[in-house]
Amino acid sequence: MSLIPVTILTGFLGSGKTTLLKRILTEAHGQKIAIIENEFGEENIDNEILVNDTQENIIQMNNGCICCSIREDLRETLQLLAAKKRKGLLAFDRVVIETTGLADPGPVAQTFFMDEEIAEQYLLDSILTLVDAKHAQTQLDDRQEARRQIGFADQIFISKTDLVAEDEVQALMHRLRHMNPRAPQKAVHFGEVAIADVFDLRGFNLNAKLDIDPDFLKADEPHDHDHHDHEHGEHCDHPSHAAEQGSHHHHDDDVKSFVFRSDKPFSPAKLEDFLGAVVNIYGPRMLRYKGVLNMEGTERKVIFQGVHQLMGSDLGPAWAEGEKKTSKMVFIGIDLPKDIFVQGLEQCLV
Ligand SMILES: Nc1nc2c(ncn2[C@@H]2O[C@H](COP(=O)(O)OP(=O)(O)OP(=O)(O)O)[C@@H](O)[C@H]2O)c(=O)[nH]1
Repeated sequence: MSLIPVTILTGFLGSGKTTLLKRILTEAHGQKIAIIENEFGEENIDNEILVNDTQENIIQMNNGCICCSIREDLRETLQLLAAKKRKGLLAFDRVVIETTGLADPGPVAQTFFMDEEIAEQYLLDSILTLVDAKHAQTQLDDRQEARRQIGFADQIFISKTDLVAEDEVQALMHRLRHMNPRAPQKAVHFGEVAIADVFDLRGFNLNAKLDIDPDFLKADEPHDHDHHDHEHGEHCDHPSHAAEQGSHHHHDDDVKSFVFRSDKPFSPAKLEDFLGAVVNIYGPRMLRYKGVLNMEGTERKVIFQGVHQLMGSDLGPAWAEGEKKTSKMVFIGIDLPKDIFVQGLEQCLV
């Protein structure tokens, strides 16, 4: 049986991974894609953003990060998918794994080499890395995960070039080329790419990856499956465990997330004022925020999201018959004062 190609889609928080994926899914290409989604924070907001009426299979893995705490779950999910395909229970041609914005793609890629059963069934086609032209320079300065994502890329897509001047794009491309001379770079506008630029790149080159990470094929301790459970308790406190209390990701202890939920509708004007004010103050520390909102004056869901000071919203699908109109918002940032956010948001409810 031929091997199932796998694409790892990575890129820092808010870099445009879901936008690109959505675009790929809506493009008529006649391929069936199984998607493994790993989000930071336990809310499935990306599911609301991704098209739901396609034939694609979307599997959410939100109780941890696939590059560490739930790597074993990733392995099991891949096994299960392959078994279902073999038995004719599920039809798909390829798998796309969308990592969280804070994931190190290295350990995810490792799964396809270290694990014999997985290696017998899957072929890692390539690692695609999205880079946010507006925020990448700071992200690369500040965050090790962002640098690793560039290092591991087989193909780099630069999003949001519409938000910056051409010379800034050029400077970014120059920097990325220094970090990873092998990966071709391409600007993408809201995920607009040709399927040929995304699939069957056969970009994954083990030797090149060993240059970046000489220990690539060693079962390094924190990522070792067997040690998982207690490693976890000692070193990390992932969103799944403590999203409500302000959790953090073990890659970077200062990155925390919290969730706000309410069944009452938001007043659009109040919410806009409040968010405008908080991004002014905390924007530089607000790495990523998104939500599905129940907004006064519309029967449709409002999908709201942002990165640092830049935020936007869209009308999503209508609330389904009988569906509880609960607003959910996730904030991921550095030392964000959860109480101020929660109290402020409560004040914006009708
Ligand atoms: N201006 C502009 N905005 C973009 C572009 N691509 C994506 N965006 C916006 O950037 C925001 C983040 O995009 P997503 O696709 O959700 O990013 P992501 O990488 O999936 O985010 P996380 O998984 O939450 O880290 C959304 O508001 C998108 O509409 C682009 O080319 N230009």
